[in-house]
Amino acid sequence: MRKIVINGGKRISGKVTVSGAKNSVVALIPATILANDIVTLEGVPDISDVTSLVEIMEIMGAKIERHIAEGILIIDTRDVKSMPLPYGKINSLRASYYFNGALLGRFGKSTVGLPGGCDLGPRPIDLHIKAFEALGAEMSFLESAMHLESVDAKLHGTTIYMDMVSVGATINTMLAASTADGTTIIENAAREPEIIDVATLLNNMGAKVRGAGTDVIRIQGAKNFHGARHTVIPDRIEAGTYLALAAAVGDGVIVDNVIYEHLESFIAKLEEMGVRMTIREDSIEVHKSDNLKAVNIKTVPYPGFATDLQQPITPLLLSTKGRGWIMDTIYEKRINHVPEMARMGAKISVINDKIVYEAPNELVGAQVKATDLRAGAGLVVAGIIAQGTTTISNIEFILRGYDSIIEKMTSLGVDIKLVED
Ligand SMILES: CC(=O)N[C@H]1[C@@H](OP(=O)(O)OP(=O)(O)OC[C@H]2O[C@@H](n3ccc(=O)[nH]c3=O)[C@H](O)[C@@H]2O)O[C@H](CO)[C@@H](O)[C@@H]1O
Ligand SMILES: C=C(OP(=O)(O)O)C(=O)O
Repeated sequence: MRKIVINGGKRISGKVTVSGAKNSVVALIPATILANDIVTLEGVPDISDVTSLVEIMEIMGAKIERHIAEGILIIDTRDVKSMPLPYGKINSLRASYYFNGALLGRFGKSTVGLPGGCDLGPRPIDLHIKAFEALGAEMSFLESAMHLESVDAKLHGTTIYMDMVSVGATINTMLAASTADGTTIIENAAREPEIIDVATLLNNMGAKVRGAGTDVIRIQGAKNFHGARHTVIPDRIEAGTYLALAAAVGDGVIVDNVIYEHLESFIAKLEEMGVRMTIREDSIEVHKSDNLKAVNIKTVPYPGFATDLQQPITPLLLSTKGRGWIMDTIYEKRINHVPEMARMGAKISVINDKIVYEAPNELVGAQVKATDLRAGAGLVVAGIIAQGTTTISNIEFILRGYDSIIEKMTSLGVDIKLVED
């Protein structure tokens, strides 16, 4: 079993470059199925979710060239078949649900096992199914996998109101509706930057998606799909993780390849705490920041504070002064980092699904467990702040979403290594 070992308590400085966004690329890869041609993706992060999706795509017949160091994926989907994908890697990540939308869009049918992903409490996919059904697909179960098939060989455009703002259901509906007869209107759509990124690729492949990034998306069904070249947007969650770390223990850190507008609510919180930053066109420099004050955080859909950043920012909150709380309104059970950070000496607890903390804290190294991806990232940040040695187990979660985390942290001066146990 692999572990991450950190000798913490040291200041850091330097420059770190953010990779392509996990939550974009995991949708862009399945989206290439619609091209029925060759699609080149650039800025692809070296994360295990990408490896899993590449494996699944190859099982389906895609021919893929992966140039890891260059961040390039060349995907030829001409020989892809809609075959049953009940088990295996499908259950190792959340984004496998995008195969439903992409296969339905190209072949009118899909058989895909239930998605995995981080355990953040219940993560139903009822909105995805409702949208596929509204477009004219029927759902049944085949070998414990979800089978979807369009009733009359074609999906039909319609108006779909999303009961909740859902990233996955919005993108999945875009994928399936791209080839439907007529126009589909998604109301109460999610507005995350990753949705715009997927719409951009779809349009470059021949789709007609308008309004992505607003809460009403119109998709006019199209027929002539083709290859394209696309660069993945920078990962705003990875960027936020390094910004939080830099604010806690940085003596001047530049976080490069950042789209500031994607991080506005996060930056606003850092400013409220008193973090000193210089914002440039593509980068944010975090200056040495002292006497930070405790703040409260409520996670909400984009453009509000991202749920995926509440765990990575927690160690920074613990380094401030005062009392505060975190309320995650997207996943109220996204609290598994709390007992682990408490083991490192943090004054933090959960009261009625609200995380409450008191600061400052003198964190001390401990043996802790990454219970999920962002909890793991939070523990890496906590381990760097803490005095002494922190050993993190279950690091497979972290490697799902953080490209070259050991190398990037080392370049900032962190004493960190990955060890085989
Ligand atoms: C691969 C990917 O992009 N993952 C992201 C995506 O997950 P994911 O797409 O799974 O998250 P959603 O935006 O769909 O979930 C938002 C909320 O809606 C609920 N819901 C969702 C779908 C559904 O059919 N029924 C339902 O009730 C969820 O339980 C959750 O409370 O957005 C989340 C919210 O920003 C992020 O934390 C994840 O990192
Ligand atoms: C929860 C996350 O990922 P997933 O939806 O892929 O489990 C995340 O990226 O923080």
